[in-house]
Amino acid sequence: MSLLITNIKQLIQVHEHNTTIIKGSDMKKLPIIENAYLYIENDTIIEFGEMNNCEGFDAETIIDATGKIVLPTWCDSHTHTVYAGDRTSEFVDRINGLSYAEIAQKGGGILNSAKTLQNTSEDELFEQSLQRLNELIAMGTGAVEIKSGYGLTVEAELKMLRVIKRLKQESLAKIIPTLLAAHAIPEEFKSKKQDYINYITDELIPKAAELNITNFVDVFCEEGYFDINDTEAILKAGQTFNLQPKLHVNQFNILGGIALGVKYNALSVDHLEEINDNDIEALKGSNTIAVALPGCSYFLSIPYTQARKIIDAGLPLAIATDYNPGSSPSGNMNFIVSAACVKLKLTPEEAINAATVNGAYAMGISNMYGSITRGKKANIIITKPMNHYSEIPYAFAHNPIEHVIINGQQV
Ligand SMILES: N=CN[C@@H](CCC(=O)O)C(=O)O
Ligand SMILES: [Zn+2]
Repeated sequence: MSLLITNIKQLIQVHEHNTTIIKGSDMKKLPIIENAYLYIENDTIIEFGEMNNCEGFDAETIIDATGKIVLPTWCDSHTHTVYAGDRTSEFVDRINGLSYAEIAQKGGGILNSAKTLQNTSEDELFEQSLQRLNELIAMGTGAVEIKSGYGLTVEAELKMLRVIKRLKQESLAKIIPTLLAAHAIPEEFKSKKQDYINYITDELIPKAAELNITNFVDVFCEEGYFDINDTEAILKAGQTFNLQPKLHVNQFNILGGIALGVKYNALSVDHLEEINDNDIEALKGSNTIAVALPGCSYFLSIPYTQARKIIDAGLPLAIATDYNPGSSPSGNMNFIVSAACVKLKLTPEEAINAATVNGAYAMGISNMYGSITRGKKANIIITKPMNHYSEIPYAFAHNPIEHVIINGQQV
């Protein structure tokens, strides 16, 4: 199977040498070839260059991309795409004045989603999730992290992980599963939180590790959820099964979760709507990437991550959707790239770097995904006709995509 894309107006995020992370001021650079071609065999990028050098390819399929932009598919490194039902009634409650915290205190929020998920069959959960996954792929995402975390019991968490595994088997997209071991404290454990921590460390983590489908462990380190000691106990338990942290930290309060994540070699620390100088210092010199989730800030009307502070300190940044029923019910990375420009004050180049190479880094897959590089996976977006790639974030809430190609196949 071979595919040649010709007359590409701008081929963007092109790297001769494999690039696996882009930091600080380098995020302002986005390598481009104007009037380019791209040649793919099976699931792999084989060659690219200027159109006047496009010779000697005997491709089975040719796509003429005159007037169009070609770029790597989005790498969405933080989602909760597997969930059951929705939380539209809480959405209306918030419009009418209740806060996210007040809704959670009344037994809504994550506990509400957990109850629905526990009462949903595995097949039904799979069908609902597959539909969401297919929608986000059609919007240009080719690699996506999916967390468990709406189970809150061993049985329901394993059900979520099996559904993620099935999605992984049945979808063309690259799926990275994460065990979100500690997302909320169930009602029956409210007055005995330590028992729940023990349940997570002694039962959930070992049983989840037995399934052998995830390399990552996540904790919602936040007031009213899991404090810094709880988080450390869970990370230690994860470490014994080689689970690397990817953490929910600093969404509403600064508890020191970023420094703790760095201490445990977290791949990413995500949310960061609240961030101080100590957090920035903790990230410097580490292998941990900050992930901003502007869809959550938009939907909950909470502060946006101070992305400039992070990038201007020389650090790398990724952006992701946080697709979930409570705080960000959208898996549209095009909107996230736009929100990163408008609200986080990223340039289009920085936003695209954050959503491609750095998103892939935040899933541990940037050696094979996130850029147009020979030998990398052929995961490609072809846009509708446009004059410049900046139109992708500029025309917010508009669908810029004409074709999505994953593993060399048009979806
Ligand atoms: N903050 C924790 N977890 C999710 C939201 C969970 C929910 O409200 O269902 C998040 O990343 O925003
Ligand atoms: Zn999340």
